[in-house]
Amino acid sequence: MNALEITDLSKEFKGKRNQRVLALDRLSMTLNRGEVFGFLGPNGAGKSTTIKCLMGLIRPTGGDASILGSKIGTVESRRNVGYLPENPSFYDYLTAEEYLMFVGKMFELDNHLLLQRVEDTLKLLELWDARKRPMRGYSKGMIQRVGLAQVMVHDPELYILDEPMSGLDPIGRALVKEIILELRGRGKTVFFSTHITDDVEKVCDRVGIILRGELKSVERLDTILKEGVVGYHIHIKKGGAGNEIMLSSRDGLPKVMAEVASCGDEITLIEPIRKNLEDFFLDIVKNSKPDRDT
Ligand SMILES: Nc1ncnc2c1ncn2[C@@H]1O[C@H](COP(=O)(O)OP(=O)(O)OP(=O)(O)O)[C@@H](O)[C@H]1O
Repeated sequence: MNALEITDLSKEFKGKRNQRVLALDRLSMTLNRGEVFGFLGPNGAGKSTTIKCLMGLIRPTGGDASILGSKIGTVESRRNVGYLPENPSFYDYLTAEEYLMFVGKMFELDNHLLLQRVEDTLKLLELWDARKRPMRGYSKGMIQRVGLAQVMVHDPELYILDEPMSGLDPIGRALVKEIILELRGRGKTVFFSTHITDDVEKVCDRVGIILRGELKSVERLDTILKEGVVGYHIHIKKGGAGNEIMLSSRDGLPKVMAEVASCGDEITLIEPIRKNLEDFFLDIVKNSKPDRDT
């Protein structure tokens, strides 16, 4: 059973003056269990709309999807999912500890297990010292970490995170990436949206690129990076001196190596020159003509 199965999912909104906005256009994809999937797209691309449809917060106008085998919109489909909304807001008169207890009870955790999970989660998210303070006094970064804590407290199989790194400082971002990797290490599945390529490059197995409601590409990250090799820097020892040549294509390497060898010189290092995920993403954006405002 896949973690997610999405088939032709579409969502049309009625915008200003009854203008129709096709926020999602027949999106289809599957998410394997145990993988970390980065859902990458610029502002207004349709990431939150997709996630809200999956979580049953809005109804798709076309297509369908299932989560861990259960149809979206059902209680069953949400039971084993941790969901972080894009801009989480909480009952701010509660403390983080009280709030996590409340969430755990909603997921019907037994009391003993719940107390342990709340403690572990607060410590993991570095909220332990603040656990008795009402959340209204928390910083933005702390609120975002409470958001992640409430996602994790019932230890679900699947994590659906809408921009989990947004609003965090570099330390907070590093912590979230560490947590995502730790979840993957425990065989969990993570689907998270972002518009920052670097976030994806650090933690994802696969990346999907969404643009103006259309899924433009789904690819393994290692394939993108491997196929992104556009040339090489070749370091050569010539007599006593060092020399460097740049080869700006992937193809000519054997020929250059043979030529260097025939001159009796020695290759000391070959460094691939590669496009990174950001270049790949920008190429897709450039090659896709805008057909409507977002
Ligand atoms: N309730 C709504 N009514 C009308 N249009 C909407 C509504 N919600 C979203 N849209 C439109 O749908 C499109 C996709 O929006 P969505 O919020 O899914 O994008 P996003 O990729 O999550 O962007 P961001 O990174 O800015 O959050 C945008 O054009 C947006 O203006």
